[in-house]
Amino acid sequence: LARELKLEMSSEVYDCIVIGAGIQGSCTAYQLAKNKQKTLLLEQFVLPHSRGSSHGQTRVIRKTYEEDFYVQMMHESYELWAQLEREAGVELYRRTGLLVMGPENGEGFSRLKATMQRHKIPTVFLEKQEFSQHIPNVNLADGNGALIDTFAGVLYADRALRAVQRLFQSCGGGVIKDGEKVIDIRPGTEVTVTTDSGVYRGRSLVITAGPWANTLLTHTGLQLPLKVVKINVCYWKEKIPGTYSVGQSFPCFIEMEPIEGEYDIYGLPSNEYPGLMKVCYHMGSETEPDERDKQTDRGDIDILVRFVTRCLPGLVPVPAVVESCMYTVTPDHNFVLDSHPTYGNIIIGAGFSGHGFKFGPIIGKLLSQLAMGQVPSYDLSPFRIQRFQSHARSSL
Ligand SMILES: Cc1cc2nc3c(=O)[nH]c(=O)nc-3n(C[C@H](O)[C@H](O)[C@H](O)COP(=O)(O)OP(=O)(O)OC[C@H]3O[C@@H](n4cnc5c(N)ncnc54)[C@H](O)[C@@H]3O)c2cc1C
Ligand SMILES: O=C(O)[C@@H]1CCCCN1
Repeated sequence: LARELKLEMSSEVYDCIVIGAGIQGSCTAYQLAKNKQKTLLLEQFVLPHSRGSSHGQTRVIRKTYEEDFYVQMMHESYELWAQLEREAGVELYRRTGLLVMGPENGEGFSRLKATMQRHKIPTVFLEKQEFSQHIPNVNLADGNGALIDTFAGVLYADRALRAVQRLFQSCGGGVIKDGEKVIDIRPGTEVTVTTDSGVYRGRSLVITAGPWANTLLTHTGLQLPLKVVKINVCYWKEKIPGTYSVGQSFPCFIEMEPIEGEYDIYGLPSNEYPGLMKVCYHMGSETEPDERDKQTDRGDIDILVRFVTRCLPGLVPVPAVVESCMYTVTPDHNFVLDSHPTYGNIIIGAGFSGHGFKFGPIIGKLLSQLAMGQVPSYDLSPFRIQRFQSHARSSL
């Protein structure tokens, strides 16, 4: 009886319910509340938590993308991050620059260079002979070229997430309920969302559930071709503390792989843990989000040990600290930002494929526009569900 009473339906109808208080759901909820939408943000875990994709202290922010649409979105995203810094009164971005190393004549590296030039993004192209003068303590592999995106840097991720959630709650109409797992969704002109302790109704629903996207989408008869992988977040000890630190103006870096020009290995200057530099492999092994640590594959760490030994001689080539995070990856590594194919008032933000944090504020704006029935301010065709066609299964 107690349970039935607790699960009694709240009489309130929200303009929008957002499921998942990672960076994407939190930014979306904030945008909605700013637009005077009565908004409920539901999160399964007690906040803050480290079980999804948005925890940890740092993320890379950059415009260094091959695709024009990402570069265009990043122009505005930088502005929106700066606006958030002003609104929250905290520093969220630190400029460090981003060093990209990749096969000099490879297609990926050439396309990247061309995009940077086309968009007039402040970039320094480093010749092999001058490399070590600018970037000491890094060995550039034979055949690799190097460039620096000078406005790239670090976002303080945990701090950003807290700031956005606080701003959301300080808007009239912004409510967070954490420690409430959504267990059912009933589509309709008013969507009914049941958690393990309540029932809520919203005129629209945004699903930003990170690695759990498909679990929730089951209730709506849709499955997306998403792969959840566990990333071993490795920190490496500096032989001489400070060698690769933000204080010494050491940049973030990305090393592109020789064959396809995909991003392969990346690093951030030592900062959050003094004396330790974060260097990770941009791939991992598949995992169940609720059983993340059952995945114990460390093949990525072997690759990193070889890389650190070869390229970063100032680091001890054994990870000192290993943390965990998950990517939710689409087949083309582009995001999903779209309405549900059957229910127009259910909006999906998913598949951020290990590079979505920096877009948080702009994704929040786009998903809120979709939820309010407005025309989104960017062409969302690269992000449509329809592109999967043969993959996306409708079980309706
Ligand atoms: C190691 C690592 C490094 C990265 N580096 C970068 C980088 O340098 N730059 C960059 O831009 N991006 C980076 N990313 C990617 C970026 O962090 C993610 O794209 C982003 O955090 C995804 O956010 P999200 O809100 O979609 O997911 P999440 O943060 O996972 O949020 C989803 C939330 O939904 C909740 N939820 C799920 N199911 C339910 C339910 N049934 N009921 C209630 N709540 C539910 C979850 O608990 C979770 O809190 C990195 C990611 C990782 C893992
Ligand atoms: O989004 C980013 O900028 C980083 C780059 C390398 C891979 C992980 N994500």
